Amino acid sequence: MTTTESVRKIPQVLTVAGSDSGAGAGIQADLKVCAARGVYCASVITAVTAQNTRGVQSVHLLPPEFVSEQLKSVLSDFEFDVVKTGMLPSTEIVEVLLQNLSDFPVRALVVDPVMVSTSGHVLAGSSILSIFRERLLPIADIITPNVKEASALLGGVRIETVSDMRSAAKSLHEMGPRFVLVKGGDLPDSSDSVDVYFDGKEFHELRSPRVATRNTHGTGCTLASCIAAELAKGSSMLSAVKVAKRFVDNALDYSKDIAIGSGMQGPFDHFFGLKKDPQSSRCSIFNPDDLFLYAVTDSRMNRRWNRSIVDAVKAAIEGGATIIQLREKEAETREFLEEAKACVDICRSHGVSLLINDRIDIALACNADGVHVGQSDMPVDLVRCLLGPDKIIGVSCKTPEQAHQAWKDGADYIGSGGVFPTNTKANNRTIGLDGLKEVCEASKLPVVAIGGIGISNAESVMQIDAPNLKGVAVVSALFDQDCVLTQAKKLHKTLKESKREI
Ligand SMILES: Nc1ncnc2c1ncn2[C@@H]1O[C@H](COP(=O)(O)OP(=O)(O)O)[C@@H](O)[C@H]1O
Ligand SMILES: Cc1ncc(COP(=O)(O)O)c(N)n1
Ligand SMILES: [Mg+2]
Repeated sequence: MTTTESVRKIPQVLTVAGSDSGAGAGIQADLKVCAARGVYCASVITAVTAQNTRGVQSVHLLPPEFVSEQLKSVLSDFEFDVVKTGMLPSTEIVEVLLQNLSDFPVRALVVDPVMVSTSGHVLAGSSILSIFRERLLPIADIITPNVKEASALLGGVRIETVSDMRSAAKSLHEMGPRFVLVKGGDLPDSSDSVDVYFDGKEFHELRSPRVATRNTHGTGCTLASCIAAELAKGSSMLSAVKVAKRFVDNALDYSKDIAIGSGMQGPFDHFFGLKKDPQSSRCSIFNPDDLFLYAVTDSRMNRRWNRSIVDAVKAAIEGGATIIQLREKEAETREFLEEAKACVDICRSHGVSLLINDRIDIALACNADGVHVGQSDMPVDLVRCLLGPDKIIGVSCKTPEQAHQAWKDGADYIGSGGVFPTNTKANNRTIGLDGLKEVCEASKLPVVAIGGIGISNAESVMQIDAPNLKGVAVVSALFDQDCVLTQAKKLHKTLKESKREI
């Protein structure tokens, strides 16, 4: 990293927990939750479980010395905002955790006192109760026991109602944690899933209708990690807990009908992505060679030649267009969306990417492959945030400075021009072949040339001798023509020949 680049502090959580081979709970859930909530998460493993959707078959504890090695390694290096604990299966492991936390103090500690899995398997026996009560709970910012764990920590009191949960939260608060959340996911006979939050003065009941599903494995780990993630981002405790409860609830609801594993405790989907049609998402990353013959639509031209945008796109692809951009400056949103959806289907069936000019909302709504934006449209770093890492982003650039910025902001390619004068775009400064060459030389991204390019001059563009110039983008050369298919074929042939000559 150069000294002139500014650095960004990323919120960071450390989870100290057990591995779940089925990946629904434990360390694996913690990593997924933090990633889903935009927080970096490191992991110290205390135990490895052989576990699936039927239950826990076996548990292997790591030697306390080795848990300590892991803790030292990451605590001495990272600057964690929050440490979250899950399965701490022996007194010795709790000892080494306490020692390391005193050597490397952290801002906040979230303790999920995991003892029994949802399937009823003991993950930490009663031997850990006294060290939990006497030394871990007093330094915790929040503890998140379920009803069974709250009962065990309180010496076996019965917790069967929300009122019992309130009394338990109060008694647990007296053991020293700043906040207590008694979780009611396993409370028998309740149509709502109620958690009781106590801050030492006031109670809050967090309620949500119980989601009818078998996929509840890992709800406890997810809730605690999400609290940790929100705290790391700077939330207050109550707001972190409310966000976490809503996250669990939404994830359970989204995943209620997914089938993973054959047992009674299925995992759920922290990324809200598993149910998406696998065919509808792009499986390969952007290929710069797709810029070779880049067709940009224009509705006025289609109207003039009396054809639909869908027919125009189809003909362009059949003639050899390697990527399509829908550029609609006048269309109503609803109409544009319908056209875009139809074009997505055609492009996908031909394996050609479809980009939308300027309209991020339309690109998201029709699940296009990406967008192309100009210098006065939405800033590219924001577009990347909105579209995520998989979508293609192109940016129009006239200068080396703009090309550098596009690369820094996370674009995939730049479009540079107008190379020649054009009537398609009003008030567009022409940069000429020299300007294009200058931008290509400065650009770390692949470039497609645009502006006034057609069969007669495409060759001169491709011969400017810039390895990152991957192709030409055309509007009227394809669409302001009697036959789009014929023109596309001719242009494709010209480009191929000029490429061979270089
Ligand atoms: N079926 C469900 N519907 C909605 N929320 C649930 C359901 N089961 C658990 N929860 C919520 O998930 C979180 C974890 O609770 P719980 O299952 O009691 O903890 P644990 O997984 O540690 O046993 C709580 O916020 C609880 O209210
Ligand atoms: C390694 C490990 N840690 C924690 C849990 C608790 O799971 P749940 O959140 O479903 O109670 C688990 N089943 N396995
Ligand atoms: Mg549970």
